[in-house]
Amino acid sequence: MSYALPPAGLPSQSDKLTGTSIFTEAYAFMPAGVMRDIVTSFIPHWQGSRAWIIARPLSGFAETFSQYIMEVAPGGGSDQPESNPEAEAVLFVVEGQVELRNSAGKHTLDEGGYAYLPAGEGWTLHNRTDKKATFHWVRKRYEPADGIAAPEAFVTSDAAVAPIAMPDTNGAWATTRFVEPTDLRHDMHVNIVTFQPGGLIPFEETHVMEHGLYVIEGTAEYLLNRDWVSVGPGDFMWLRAFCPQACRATGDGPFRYLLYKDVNRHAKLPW
Ligand SMILES: NC(=O)N[C@H](N)C(=O)O
Repeated sequence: MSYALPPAGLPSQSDKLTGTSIFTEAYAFMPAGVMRDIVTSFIPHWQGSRAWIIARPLSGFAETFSQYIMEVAPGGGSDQPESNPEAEAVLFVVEGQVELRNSAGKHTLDEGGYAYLPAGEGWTLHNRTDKKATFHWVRKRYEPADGIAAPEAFVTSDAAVAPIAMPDTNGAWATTRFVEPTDLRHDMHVNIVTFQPGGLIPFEETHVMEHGLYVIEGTAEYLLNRDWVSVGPGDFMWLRAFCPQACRATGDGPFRYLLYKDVNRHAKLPW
């Protein structure tokens, strides 16, 4: 499996714009071409590391998650990666190898490696190799549910989990589910969605859940609200609640993306 990366660097002065970004009230589209050195951030208590912050709540508490692409140089990492004890995390490695330590011990995550870290979990992450490592870090303030225990940490990988075909699609559309949909301890899902060539979301999905979609492989036409956008490896889409969405895979190979979704909790009331 292959996983797209930010191009970093800067386009040459003779290049025209490398991709068209879109920002609307319903969604944002950030093509891979805009993920360059000068738009990275440094994060407190991380050494030899930088982040593309590709999603964050914009309007108070109306949105639920943030997402970073973290690049960690050889020898870099953090003994204090998360300062918010209410923040749960999913890590998904797209390049190289990282060493994760948590209450269960030491884990080596290679490309396609996946970790769920519940709120309050102590963890550290380091790149002990001589090549850079890159991973996605999805953060959400965990919302406990009365009488339901908090989830436990786990480590797995893209290759270890079999994708499940969506009903009536002959496998043209499948989801790699890292958490059972009926496991109500979890209030977010970070899954991988795969379309075979020509596969479709054949209706305008419109729902209260938000999304972050990072294209890890392949190409498609993606419907975002009223706009059909051509998407490819390394592109990111941020969808607010109720943003209509559909897609049509356009390439010769699979079209795959990492998908964040908030799930399994009451809709918030203003009182
Ligand atoms: N855009 C998407 O892939 N949406 C998913 N079908 C979902 O909401 O689960």
